[in-house]
Amino acid sequence: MNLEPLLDNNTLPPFAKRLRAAADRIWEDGYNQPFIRELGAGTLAPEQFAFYLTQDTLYLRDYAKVHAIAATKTDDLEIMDFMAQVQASIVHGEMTMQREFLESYHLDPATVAGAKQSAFAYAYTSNILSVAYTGDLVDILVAILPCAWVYADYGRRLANEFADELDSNPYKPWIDMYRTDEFWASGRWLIDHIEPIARTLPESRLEQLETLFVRGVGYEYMFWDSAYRMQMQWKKEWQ
Ligand SMILES: Cc1ncc(C[n+]2csc(CCO)c2C)c(N)n1
Repeated sequence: MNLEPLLDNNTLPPFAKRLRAAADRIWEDGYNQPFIRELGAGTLAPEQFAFYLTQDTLYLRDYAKVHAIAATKTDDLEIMDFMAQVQASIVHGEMTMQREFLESYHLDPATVAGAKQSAFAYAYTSNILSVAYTGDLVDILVAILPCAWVYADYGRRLANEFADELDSNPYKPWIDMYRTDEFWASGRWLIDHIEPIARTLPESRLEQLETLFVRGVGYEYMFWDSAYRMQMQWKKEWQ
């Protein structure tokens, strides 16, 4: 995979800038929400983090499937290679980090794999799977961009903001994983491959893609928000 030099938000290409600007309110609220603040400070309760990780293990399985479907929507070997590599990195990287955390909470992998998805997590993965099955390659690239970009952005910001306390933070492995250049580069790769396609599309399609992106950033927000409240159903009293 050819990874472009890393660029900051000021040097984003035009369509990515538009996407980022459209999601700005949710994006910044997302960074300032209690789950993320307490994760950075190391004060988040283990039960809340375990709830999140259980949901995230299920999420990653669907997320890997979306990449498998994406590979069927192109004849470009570079794109097929990227999709295969992300699948491998999910299974060998992120899921391993999660399993280690879950084992430290004495949760066994089979129980986690058989857990129910929360309403919020299910809505998110249903959306990306339906985009994968019914959309074009560019729809999939935009639908998965919030996952890569939001995590890389928050990971880096948390690592900087809480640098002094990081060594004693029990969630350091999580922050260390998402702060890396590799994660940032995978978001950047998506951005760079969305841009030339976006240039060929009419405004009506760009609006659809913008909606898809903002929706994804909102789902990322609610994934953490619902984990903070350990909420399985849309309304807590329905649990
Ligand atoms: C709900 C949720 N959203 C995003 C990620 C982060 N993530 C998942 S796969 C991947 C690789 C990107 O190509 C990244 C960054 C997560 N773990 N959970």
